[in-house]
Amino acid sequence: MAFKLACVQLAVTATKSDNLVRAAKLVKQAAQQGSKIIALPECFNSPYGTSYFPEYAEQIPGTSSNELSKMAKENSVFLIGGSIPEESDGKLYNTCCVYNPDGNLVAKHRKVHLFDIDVPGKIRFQESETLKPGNSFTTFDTPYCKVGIGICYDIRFAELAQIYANQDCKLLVYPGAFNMTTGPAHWELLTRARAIDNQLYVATVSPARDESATYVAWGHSSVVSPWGNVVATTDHEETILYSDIDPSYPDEVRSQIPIRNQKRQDMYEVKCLK
Ligand SMILES: O=C(O)CCC(=O)C(=O)O
Repeated sequence: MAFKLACVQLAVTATKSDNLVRAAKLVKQAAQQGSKIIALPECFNSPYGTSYFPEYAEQIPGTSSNELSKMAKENSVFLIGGSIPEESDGKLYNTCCVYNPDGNLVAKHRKVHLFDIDVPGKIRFQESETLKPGNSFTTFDTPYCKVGIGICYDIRFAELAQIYANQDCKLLVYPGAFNMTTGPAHWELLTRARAIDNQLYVATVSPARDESATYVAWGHSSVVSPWGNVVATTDHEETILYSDIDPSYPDEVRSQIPIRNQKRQDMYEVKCLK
């Protein structure tokens, strides 16, 4: 069954309550346009940065996750709640909560691959200064198709997407906040690469760009088809990106170019160890 996906490229500020109000407003707008699955960006309730995580972190359930549950229920949609800094047992995680149209939590993804990079003269970021990684893969079922979740840096790890494809996901959603160095270089390429590798839809959902923030997001939320075409994209302002998703299209592409059957499983395999 085809459905409309909405990626909300939210303008995230330092005021958590404003972020929650704006998110609720845009989720409602997306639902009124007929969207059935709506996704928010990484760190939608907090500025992105290791110094902010301890200050903005919440338990789940907590204020922000309760708001997400309410947004899903009030609008009767699946809501992929971007991510929030989560506090649990004294540790912090970068966590995506997914709610069904009844407002129930159906998936929780803690970012598996932490964003620790050092590109001299450009960007050094060490998420592991304050966060711990999650240790599980995350998918959820909808009446439309199964969906796999990764957060930002997770998109660089091809095996994660392959595992989701093997688990029969037809759509992968990555809330993410690339930056002004890696964004122009890699964001679209990675999105298209994961889509072509696995012959499924891939959506990325960024915050809008705030030039005054300590971490300036690239924006450019996008949806790529199983053929590798960018079927929806945008620049860096706050907006809602809509895309019609046909869950039968991945199988069409897979029958045309049957790499999944042609894989030399006798020589190698990708498997979950946990
Ligand atoms: O992989 C990148 O270049 C950016 C990743 C990132 O910003 C993140 O994981 O939050």
